[in-house]
Amino acid sequence: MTDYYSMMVKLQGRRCVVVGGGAVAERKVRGLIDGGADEIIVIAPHITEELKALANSGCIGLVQREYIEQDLHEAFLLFAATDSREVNGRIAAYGESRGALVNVADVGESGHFITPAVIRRGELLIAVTTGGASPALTSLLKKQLAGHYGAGYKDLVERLRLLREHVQVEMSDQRVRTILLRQAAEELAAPGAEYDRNETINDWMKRLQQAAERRQ
Ligand SMILES: C[C@@]1(CC(=O)O)c2cc3[nH]c(cc4nc(cc5[nH]c(cc(n2)[C@H]1CCC(=O)O)[C@@](C)(CC(=O)O)[C@@H]5CCC(=O)O)C(CC(=O)O)=C4CCC(=O)O)c(CCC(=O)O)c3CC(=O)O
Ligand SMILES: NC(=O)C1=CN([C@@H]2O[C@H](COP(=O)(O)OP(=O)(O)OC[C@H]3O[C@@H](n4cnc5c(N)ncnc54)[C@H](O)[C@@H]3O)[C@@H](O)[C@H]2O)C=CC1
Repeated sequence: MTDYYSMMVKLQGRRCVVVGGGAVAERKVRGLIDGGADEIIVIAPHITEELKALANSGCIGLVQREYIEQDLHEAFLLFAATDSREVNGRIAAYGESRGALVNVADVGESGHFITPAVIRRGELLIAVTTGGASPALTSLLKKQLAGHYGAGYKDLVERLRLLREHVQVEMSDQRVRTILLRQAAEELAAPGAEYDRNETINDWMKRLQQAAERRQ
């Protein structure tokens, strides 16, 4: 068992190299695109149709042959996702020697990082992992959570962002800001909660402020 640290990483302008072009590589590439990576190179002799389509539309670069070490230079993230344990091991060792962070598809814990299952609702991101114990459970829990945290969370999070930005400008007392923002999150995330789309952010802030004052 390995302990992992979780973090959110900006990948814009960082080279991400995926070696392998099968179903696993394809899933990693989709995750990279969703995560904002804009410099993705896939290297493999056999490539899925979806990866070909992504290359044709300019989303990724494709090198259709077996990888050579030069392909791994300058990689920030490196995915060893071929169907050969030996090849994946060599990719991981060489990538590490060049300073890349490596993900290994067939022996997860031999790499630097593993990929969680991810649900995105606008700026809300829910990540699930079992640390390699059971990817099947990870995938199952993701589906359950996706049902619970539906598409509506996108607008909800956006509205909370706008309120928070407004409150940070309008209210100087940090303690009051915290109380108000916690209350706002509770209000929107309550089961079955609906919000009045016509209420402006400023009116919302005032209403929460008055409610907080009444409670004091
Ligand atoms: C360690 C890790 C390394 C990494 O890939 O980063 C890893 C490793 C391995 N996966 C294997 C198998 C499966 N992987 C999946 C699915 C996913 N695997 C993902 C991540 C991870 N997989 C990392 C751990 C994350 C964690 O534990 O939480 C997900 C979450 C994200 C993603 O792929 O991006 C994605 C779901 C995405 C989604 O649902 O959205 C399924 C499910 C299915 O296909 O239905 C199966 C079959 C069922 C099973 O085995 O449980 C095997 C054995 C291969 C073999 O048998 O040969 C290995 C090798 C090993 O065990 O080391
Ligand atoms: N981490 C995960 O989530 C999972 C990992 N796996 C593991 O990942 C491996 C890959 O799975 P799939 O994508 O389904 O396999 P696949 O057989 O569909 O694809 C393998 C790919 O590796 C490429 N390849 C082989 N040798 C290469 C080389 N020297 N240079 C460049 N590319 C090379 C092939 O051309 C092909 O595109 C499996 O063998 C399995 O061990 C399997 C399921 C889930």
